[in-house]
Amino acid sequence: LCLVYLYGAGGILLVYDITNYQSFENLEDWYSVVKKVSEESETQPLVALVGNKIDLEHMRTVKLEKHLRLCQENGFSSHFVSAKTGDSVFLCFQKVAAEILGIKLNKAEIEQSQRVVKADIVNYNQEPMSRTVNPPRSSMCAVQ
Ligand SMILES: Nc1nc2c(ncn2[C@@H]2O[C@H](COP(=O)(O)OP(=O)(O)OP(=O)(O)O)[C@@H](O)[C@H]2O)c(=O)[nH]1
Repeated sequence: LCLVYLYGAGGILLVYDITNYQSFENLEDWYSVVKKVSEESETQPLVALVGNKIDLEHMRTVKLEKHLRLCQENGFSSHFVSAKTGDSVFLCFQKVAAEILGIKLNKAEIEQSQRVVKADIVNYNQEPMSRTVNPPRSSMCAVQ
């Protein structure tokens, strides 16, 4: 069934889990299937390497260098996403589509595709005053 999707595809995403080294190693098999199908096709697909689960960066087992080397050796475009939080997912598809079409995305387009990361609101006023010499002026924090 997978061959049906691969044949004639303009772009192929090789997705692995950055916290699971085996999923990265498995890409070799997946890519050999891609190459086999591409041999029979007139047009060559754009291949993108996508590291998923960047929300679990602290549990990363696939080093960034490994990812980048694979991209360099095979001419893949490089992406990191989190399917869980949605981080960079749209951006990844937008970049791949732009690459296929030969369009260069401008800064505004790239920024628009990036989600605003909001930090939790902490109410410091509930903390005992004696603990802080200078109580914080603001109880809100948002990273944009
Ligand atoms: N933290 C985190 N968990 C994720 C992310 N993407 C997927 N998961 C979790 O990883 C597990 C596997 O996700 P699936 O969507 O089943 O992935 P799959 O590759 O289809 O896995 P199989 O069905 O086993 O082939 C689930 O528990 C998801 O919730 C992510 O970006 N971050």
